[in-house]
This record gives sequence, structure tokens and C-alpha cells, in this order.
Amino acid sequence: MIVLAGIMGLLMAVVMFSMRRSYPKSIRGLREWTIAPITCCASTVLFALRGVLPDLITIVIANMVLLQGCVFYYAGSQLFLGHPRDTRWWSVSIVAVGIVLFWFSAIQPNYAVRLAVFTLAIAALFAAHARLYLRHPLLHFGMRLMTGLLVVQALVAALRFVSVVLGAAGVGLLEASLFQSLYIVMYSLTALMLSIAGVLMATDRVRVEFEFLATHDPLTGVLNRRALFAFVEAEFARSQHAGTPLSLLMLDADHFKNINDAFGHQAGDEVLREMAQRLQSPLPAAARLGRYGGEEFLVALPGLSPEAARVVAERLREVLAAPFDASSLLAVAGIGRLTVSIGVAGVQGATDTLDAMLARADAALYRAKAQGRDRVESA
Ligand SMILES: Nc1nc2c(ncn2[C@@H]2O[C@H](COP(=O)(O)OP(=O)(O)OP(=O)(O)O)[C@@H](O)[C@H]2O)c(=O)[nH]1
Repeated sequence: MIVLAGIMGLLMAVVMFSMRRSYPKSIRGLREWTIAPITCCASTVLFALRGVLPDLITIVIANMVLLQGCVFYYAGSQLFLGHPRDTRWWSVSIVAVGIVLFWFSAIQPNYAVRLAVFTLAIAALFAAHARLYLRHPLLHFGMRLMTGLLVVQALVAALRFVSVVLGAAGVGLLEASLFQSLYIVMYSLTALMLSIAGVLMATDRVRVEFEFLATHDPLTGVLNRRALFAFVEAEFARSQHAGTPLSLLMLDADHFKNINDAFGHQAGDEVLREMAQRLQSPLPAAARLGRYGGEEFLVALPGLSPEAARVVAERLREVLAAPFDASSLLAVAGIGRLTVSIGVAGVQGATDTLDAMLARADAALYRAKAQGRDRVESA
């Protein structure tokens, strides 16, 4: 059982290694999660050589290596969750545990004390590791699995510690009692189970990152045209079905070409980013903002009539026209006030189509441009 679990842990290290090579660099911690099962497997080999190699290696070093393997998992989780790697105190603790284990194996042999010290250390390590996850929202199955495994491991180790204190340590690691067997199975499977949870978490993260890239505009971070249209189509169908209002705002920066020409394309990009950021704040929670193309944005306002949407549009115009922060790149470049023209359109009855509604918003925008810009026009 122990040997098989060690081999499976090694296979998981191969999986982690190949994931690390092919996954984006933004997914951190995979290096530590590769080293961790290898380290745990190395400890298994050392435990298995009991009687062949000196006790110093098969007891003291083996336990220290196992603890270090668990610390690598912890370090991987710290990095994966966006924290700096900070395991210095655990390294110091492993050395301290090693000294105590050495004392109670070479100087004053005592299996119960060794077991108590080791189970206490590993229970504390798993508890700290579980706590790290519990301070984050457990969004995906992989994270919940990892947290559950760590909590169970911490509890098993704590129970084992209590049993040792109550005088039920047994006589040795491979004693064939029920509790000892359960404990061995649990710890043999640690590397395998933690690695599986790590693989699931990394895969979840890649999916979320790719989903974001596929649905958001890289320059401004708002929804891209495809994702926005998927939303608008669904909302239009819902509005037709339920008879609830839906409005669209088509928004175009005024004389944007002049900004590019006068201040350069990079300043133009910065203006677009600033616009996207400013446009988000006054929008109702159900609204969605997306980049329609170039310097044009589209806002979908489910539940709002064209009259209510017009009020939102005026508010957006105000927010965009506010002066830039003195330290902002745009103020430094000397770009003045941002103005936009906005076309508003709402759903008109059961026979309306989305294309017709978009055409009305576009026509209203065109009218706003024709009538001098920096204004809102309704279809
Ligand atoms: N910097 C930057 N410029 C862009 C981007 N997309 C489109 N543009 C520029 O936006 C400008 C749009 O110009 P026009 O369509 O003539 O419109 P305008 O100058 O805003 O004038 P009006 O809309 O009539 O007020 C062009 O100069 C495009 O090169 C972008 O992603 N970044």
C-alpha cells in the first residue's frame, strides 16, 4: 500500500511537471507541487529501508523529509493563491523536530514520544495549510477538495496525537492494529490526494483565465463584442418573452482621431482604458458594458425603459467629462475634457428585432454627432 501510494505520488509529479511546462506562467506554485510528491516519495523509500540503513536515516531523516514534502505542498498553495512563499518558520520547525526525534531514537529511544512530536508537527502544518484556503473564497471544486483533504488530514493527525498521549501509541510504525493501519493508509495517500486536488485547481484556474480572455477586451478589460452580444441576445429574448423593458446605449468618443493625432496612439489607448473604467461606476448592477469596436462602447440596460436609460446616459456623459486626476498620464499629457455622443434605443413591442434595435441606437448616435456631439439622442 505504502509503496503503491508512493509510485502514484511520483506519477502525479510527472503530471504536475508537464502541466508546469504547458500552463501559463501566471499559474504559480506548480513547481512546488511537482517537488512535493517526489519529496514525500523519497521519505517513503527511507521508511521502507528500516533495518537496512541506520535509524538516523530511516527514522529521523525520513520524518523530516516527509514534513518537508508537506511544506512544499503548503508553499505551492501560498504561491497559487497569490501570496509570497513564506515557509521559513516551518523549515526551522522541521530542524527542531529532527533534533527531538534524534534524541528519542539514538539517545533515549522512545517510540511514543517520537510519534507524539511528529503527529503534533504535521497536524499543525496541515491546519495552517487548511487555514490558508479557508481565508479565500472556495470558488471551485478543486479548492474545496483541497481544503477538505487538509482539514481531514489535520484532524487525523490531531486524533493520532491524542491517542498517543492517552497511551495508545502501539509498538511501531508497521504494527497491524486497525487505527495504525487507517493512519498509515491516510498518510500514504496524502501525496496522491493533494496532487489530484492541485491538478484540479490548476485546471480550474486555466479555464477561468481562458474564459476571461475569450470574453473580455484586452485593452479595456470590459466585455468584448462577442460576449456582449451573447448577453444582449439573451436579454432581448427574455424581454420579448416576459414583456420587460430593455434599452441599449451606443456610445462613441468625440473627435477621438484628434487625440491619437495630437498625443499619440498610446495616449489614445489610455483614454479608452480610462473611459471603460469611468463608465462602469454609474451603471446599475444588471447592466453590462462592452467594447463595440474602436472607440465605440455599448451598454445593455435590462429592465430600463428608454426614458430611464436616457438618465443613465446623461450620468455617463457627466462622469466622462470630469477632470482627470492631476497625476494621471492623461492630465500630464495635457488632454482636456472627454466628451462622448450617445444614442439610446429601447425594445419596441413584440415584433421588434435585435438588429432593428441596434440600427435605431446607431441612428440616434449618428444624430447626436450631427447635432454637435457631446449629447444624448433617443431613437
Ligand atoms: N488609440 C487607439 N485608437 C483607436 C483604437 N480603435 C480605433 N481607434 C481610432 O479611433 C479613431 C476614430 O476616428 P473617427 O471614426 O474618424 O472618429 P472621431 O475622430 O472620434 O470623430 P467623431 O466620432 O466623428 O467625433 C481613429 O483614428 C482610429 O484609429 C484603439 O484601440 N486605440
